[in-house]
Amino acid sequence: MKLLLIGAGNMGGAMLQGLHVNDITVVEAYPPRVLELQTLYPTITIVSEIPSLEGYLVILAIKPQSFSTLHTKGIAEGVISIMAGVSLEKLKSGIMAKHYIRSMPNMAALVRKSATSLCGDVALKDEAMEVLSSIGRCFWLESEKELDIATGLAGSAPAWIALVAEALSDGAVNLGMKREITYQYIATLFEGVGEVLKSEHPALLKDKVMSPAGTTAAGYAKLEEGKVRDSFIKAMEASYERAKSFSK
Ligand SMILES: NC(=O)C1=CN([C@@H]2O[C@H](COP(=O)(O)OP(=O)(O)OC[C@H]3O[C@@H](n4cnc5c(N)ncnc54)[C@H](O)[C@@H]3O)[C@@H](O)[C@H]2O)C=CC1
Ligand SMILES: O=C(O)[C@@H]1CCC=N1
Repeated sequence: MKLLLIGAGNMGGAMLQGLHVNDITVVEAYPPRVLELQTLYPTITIVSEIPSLEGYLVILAIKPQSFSTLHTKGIAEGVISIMAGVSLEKLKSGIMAKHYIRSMPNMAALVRKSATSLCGDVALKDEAMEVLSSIGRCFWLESEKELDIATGLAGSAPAWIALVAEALSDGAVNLGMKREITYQYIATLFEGVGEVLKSEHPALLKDKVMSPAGTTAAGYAKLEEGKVRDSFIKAMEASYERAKSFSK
């Protein structure tokens, strides 16, 4: 099916890394961004006005706050919205389509390794999963509540993990290591630990690393003192509440 990507900013643009192999038209309203996209993807049709939606599978990648001002014509074959928190009910009141899906990709789409959540009309499930598999791994969820939770877990978490990466670097730099080499370590570290976590339970990995009266235990105690686990639980709650507020 023909794809129509509406909004190719940070996330829509990242998704294009995988989506560009499809028959895809991009609608982008911000002229400087159009120029960037034309350089990156010279063969893709990029327009500034939204065409009739007839015959398209639309991927809606504008900000939730812009949704109320969106004007479209025609009935799309399907809509996949990646807008955080915008419910299926709200989506149906703002854009016409035969079927609707909510999705939550993440910035790892830049390297086609997004952990992408989907929920909505089962009639569109297979096609949506196939399209979004081009940007990484897809997870079908049974409810919008889970999608709103996954918004923190996968959509926002790249920023939180980037904070952890930067904080680890700051700690090493504080002790005298050169900044640049710390980021190379951290990228290798995250890649390696991510690979291990595919088959190892996080708690068991932690136990294997932490020696009695060792260096890891000394650092772990400080992380507990700083309420790192509690902070992540609260971050997830705040993200979930913010997502829900976008449909009020
Ligand atoms: N940034 C991220 O990591 C993630 C973002 N999302 C969701 O993706 C959506 C987009 O977020 P970002 O890409 O970060 O925002 P952004 O502001 O970078 O991109 C939005 C783009 O849409 C364009 N746009 C706005 N109205 C338009 C219209 N009527 N027609 C055509 N283009 C239009 C803007 O010019 C802009 O380039 C949001 O709803 C967000 O919740 C979801 C997962 C992760
Ligand atoms: O911060 C946001 O609202 C978007 C949704 C998930 C990641 N970025």
